[in-house]
Amino acid sequence: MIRIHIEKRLKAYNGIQVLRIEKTVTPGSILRVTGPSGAGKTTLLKMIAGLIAPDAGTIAVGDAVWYESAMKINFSPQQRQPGFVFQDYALFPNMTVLQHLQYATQDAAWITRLLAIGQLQTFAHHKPAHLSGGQQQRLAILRALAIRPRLLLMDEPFSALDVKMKTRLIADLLLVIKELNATAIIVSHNQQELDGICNDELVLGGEE
Ligand SMILES: Nc1ncnc2c1ncn2[C@@H]1O[C@H](COP(=O)(O)OP(=O)(O)OP(=O)(O)O)[C@@H](O)[C@H]1O
Repeated sequence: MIRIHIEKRLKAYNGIQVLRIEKTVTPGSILRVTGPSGAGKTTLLKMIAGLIAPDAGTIAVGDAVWYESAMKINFSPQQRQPGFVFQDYALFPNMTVLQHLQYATQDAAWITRLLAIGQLQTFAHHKPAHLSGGQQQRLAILRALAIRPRLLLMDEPFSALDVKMKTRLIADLLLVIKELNATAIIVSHNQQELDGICNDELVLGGEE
C-alpha cells in the first residue's frame, strides 16, 4: 500500500490555503488526480517525490516510511526514485534524446523499446530545442520509464499529444506499467483521455 496522509500550507497570491490529503493507493493501481487550477495537484506529486516537504503527516510506500513529520524522517528524491514526468518536461537542453535515456539506464534493449514506444527512433540524436512539443513530452515520459520505476508520477503527461498518438502511447504505457509492477499517479484535467484507464481517483478541492 502507498499511504499518504499529509498537510501542507499552500502559499497562493491571495493568501494561504491548507491542502489536506488522506489517501491509500493500492499497489498496481492507476490513480487519477483532479481538481481546479491551484488546488495543489503538482505540489502533491512533488511531495511524494521528495521535492517539496509537507508540513506534517506521513508518506509510506509498502514497509518503507518516506516521510514522517513526527519522527523527522524525510527521504531524499534519490532514495525514493520515482519516475516523474514534469508538466514542463524539465528536459536537459544539452542532451540528445538518446543521452536522456542513457543517463537513466544502461540497458540498450530497453532504450530501443522505449524509443519505439515514443516513436522517437529517428530523433535519437536530436536535442530538445529541435523537437516539437509533443516529441518533447514523449521524451519526458520515456525518461521517467527508463529507470524502471515502481512508482510513476505524471503531471498532465499527455497534454501536448494528438488523439492518435495519445491512444497508442497510453496503450503501450499500460503494458509497461504492468510489466514493471508499477503504481501510477496521474494528474489530468481531461477525464476522457483517462477513461477506462484509471481505477482510482483523488479529487483535490481547494479547501480554505
Ligand atoms: N513549495 C510550495 N510551498 C507552498 N505553496 C506552494 C509551493 N509550491 C506551490 N505552491 C502554491 O500552491 C498552490 C497550488 O499549486 P499547484 O501547482 O500544486 O496547483 P495545481 O493544482 O497543480 O494547479 P494547475 O492545475 O494550475 O497546474 C499555488 O497557489 C502555489 O502558489
